[in-house]
Amino acid sequence: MLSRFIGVSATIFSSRSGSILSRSLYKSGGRNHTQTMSTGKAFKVLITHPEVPQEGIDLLKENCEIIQVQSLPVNRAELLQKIRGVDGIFWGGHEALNAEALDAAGPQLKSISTMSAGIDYVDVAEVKKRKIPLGHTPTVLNTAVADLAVGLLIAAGRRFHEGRKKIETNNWENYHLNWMLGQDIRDSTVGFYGFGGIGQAIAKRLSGFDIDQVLYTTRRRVDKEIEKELNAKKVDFDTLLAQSDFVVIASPLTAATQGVFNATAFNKMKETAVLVNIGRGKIVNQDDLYEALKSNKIFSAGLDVTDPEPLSAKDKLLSLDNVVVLPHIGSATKRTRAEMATIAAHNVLRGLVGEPMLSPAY
Ligand SMILES: O=C(O)[C@H](O)CO
Repeated sequence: MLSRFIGVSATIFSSRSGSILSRSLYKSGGRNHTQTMSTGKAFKVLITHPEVPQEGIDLLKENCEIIQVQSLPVNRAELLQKIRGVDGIFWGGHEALNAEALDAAGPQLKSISTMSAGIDYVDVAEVKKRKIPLGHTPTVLNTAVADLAVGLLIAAGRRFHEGRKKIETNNWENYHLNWMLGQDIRDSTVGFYGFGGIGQAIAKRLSGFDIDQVLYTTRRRVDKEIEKELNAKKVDFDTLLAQSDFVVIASPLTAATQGVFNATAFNKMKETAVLVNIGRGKIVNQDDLYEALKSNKIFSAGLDVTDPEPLSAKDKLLSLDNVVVLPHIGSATKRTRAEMATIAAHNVLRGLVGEPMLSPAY
């Protein structure tokens, strides 16, 4: 995917980010700006996290003076102190990006990018109000998150967590013929709540598992070509719940999606259904999910996201056999994180010179 981005932008970036700045400044400002750029330090950019992949930092460093938050976990006071007077922000973590931070930065702020697809921790209205371009990094993480989603779907459907516990507690009872039976993926209906790039990447992977059909619930219908390729059909939410053997939440968290998976929804699902959530924890009412799993209203769940995060080690969800929980690691591969950092850095650089971002968030 990154190569696609870079491919698209190659004519603008050539091989190094510097060219976009120089060229844009030629366009917008003439000789003086170009000379400023030749110093390579025309802009001051804050990186809000000490562990941003070097690929992103190197791109920014070519043209900008870099200030970086050093504390870990990120200390808000340090962030708010370092943010003062910067031209651009590479928002590396998931701390609240809100009016407080924007006010602390000041009116010269020209460009922000997160290093995430989801931007539920950003007060987008506040950013928009100040007319600051905001970028994020969808797409490059689609494959990593999709791989993990397939893993969760199999792990939850085939009872990996429970199986491990059986071994640990000396309860290996395979003398029973019907011991630890799980759900088949073959010939199943997989329903997607949210069917953007990540959902489609999951469906594409699952087509290799001989599934019967894909259903999806979204506001807008996806391309007919994509529907055809993935054997996918748009349905309403109730149909999705009633007919799916696997329900995959692959939607962003918004006011409209918050808490949608509640007791009412679980009551409409098959008792054999497996729920997978790689979107955001708050899309699910977690107390209701706990009850649904405990009373076997649904078969199992595989979750990469929870509410809250981090999930307490004492959370009642963890007492259940039929849930596989991961600590939000969907995009956590070295390559994906490096690509996210690269896209975010390009977003910031483009915003600084008034060019359209590679992946604008609004
Ligand atoms: O939104 C994202 O980028 C992923 O969930 C990882 O944070």
